[in-house]
Amino acid sequence: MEVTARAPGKIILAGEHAVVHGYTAVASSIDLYTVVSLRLRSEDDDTVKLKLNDIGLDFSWSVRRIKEVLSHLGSPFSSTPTSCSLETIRSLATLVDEQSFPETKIGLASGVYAFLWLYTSILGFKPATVTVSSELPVGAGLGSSAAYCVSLSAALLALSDSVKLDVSQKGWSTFKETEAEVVNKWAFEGEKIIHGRPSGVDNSVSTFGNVIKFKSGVMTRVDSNMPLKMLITNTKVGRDTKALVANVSARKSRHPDAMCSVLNAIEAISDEWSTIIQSHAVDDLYLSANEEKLGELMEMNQGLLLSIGVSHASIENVLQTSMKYKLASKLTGAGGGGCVLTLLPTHISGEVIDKLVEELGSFGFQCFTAGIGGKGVQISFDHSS
Ligand SMILES: Nc1ncnc2c1ncn2[C@@H]1O[C@H](COP(=O)(O)OP(=O)(O)O)[C@@H](O)[C@H]1O
Ligand SMILES: C[C@@](O)(CCOP(=O)(O)O)CC(=O)O
Ligand SMILES: [Mg+2]
Repeated sequence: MEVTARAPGKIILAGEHAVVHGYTAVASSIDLYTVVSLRLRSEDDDTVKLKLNDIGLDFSWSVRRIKEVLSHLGSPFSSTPTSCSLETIRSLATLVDEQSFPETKIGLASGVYAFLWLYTSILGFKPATVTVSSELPVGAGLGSSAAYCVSLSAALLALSDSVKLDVSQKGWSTFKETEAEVVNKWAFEGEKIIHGRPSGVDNSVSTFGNVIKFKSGVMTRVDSNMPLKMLITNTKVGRDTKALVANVSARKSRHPDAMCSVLNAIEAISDEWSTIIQSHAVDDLYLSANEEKLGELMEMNQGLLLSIGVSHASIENVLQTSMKYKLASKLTGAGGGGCVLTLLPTHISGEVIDKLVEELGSFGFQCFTAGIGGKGVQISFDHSS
């Protein structure tokens, strides 16, 4: 039997980085997905194959070798969500090194460690083929790491003994709340391997979908009543969430009081965001007043992100360009490059958007829009294979 899981990426509307330190963020799922298909192989086959289509890497391990490398660590590991120890990561790195991981792609290795940890913990040592492909740019602030961990966890759990699902269902189906919570917890463990110190906002919004508020590990659903449209500009400047999060923490230890004030200000912005999008627009005037407020909040949030050291010349370029069209923007995700959001108010003309997209494109940036606030992780069973 084959199972396919798909998990959405996200945009952080307000509060990235602050959320790592226990302050509120507001995030929404977007309709771009990472898709994982998992097929169990026959027991006498003895191989685990991982195909990472987006980064062009394929791996193949014998189950015997995986057992050999991990057995001294007490594997099979606990099938309830557990953190991967540093010692285990070192052993997983041995398994990855044996596959001659290309030096130029070494930054992507932690994603393979996360796969091995989730696979060996959730599925034990069953031979399998796992294929990953994504509509999300990898490492650009749209939560590809979380969508990867959520879709992997969902597919693995769907074929494990720890979650009981109705496999007769046709088409995409969602998990029950308690099952989704298990998926989310495992995905968080995977995110820890990739990010170092994730807040949990990305895996939560990818698991549960829609718009959420997140603070100190606690998620609250936000009932958004505003039609939100964002232009997403990928600067294509590569960056690494783990390094940016670590830099912010270092700045916080150097300037605790100043950073605390900045992070508090970001939290106030997140709180205002969630109040505004929950309010019902009584007429067009009210809606445009709210859109103006959101634009101002984005400008303030961006200024504060600059002050904590996570902006970048490419991001500033997008801000200045959109400002020429009187449109507000902010980076989304970890910053340092990656993607920028520009709020597109409901009254804006298609011509203005086209001009902006053309100008941004002339710098080599890539612009697109995505549906905001759709469903979280889903699975689908294929009985023919
Ligand atoms: N489709 C994918 N295939 C392989 N690895 C992936 C994929 N998506 C995410 N990853 C892993 O996630 C990492 C990127 O995560 P991160 O730096 O947090 O950026 P973001 O989550 O904003 O895209 C990659 O280095 C890789 O390890
Ligand atoms: C910077 C941060 O707030 C968001 C990171 O998102 P992304 O990996 O850049 O998509 C980190 C986190 O919340 O774990
Ligand atoms: Mg990430």
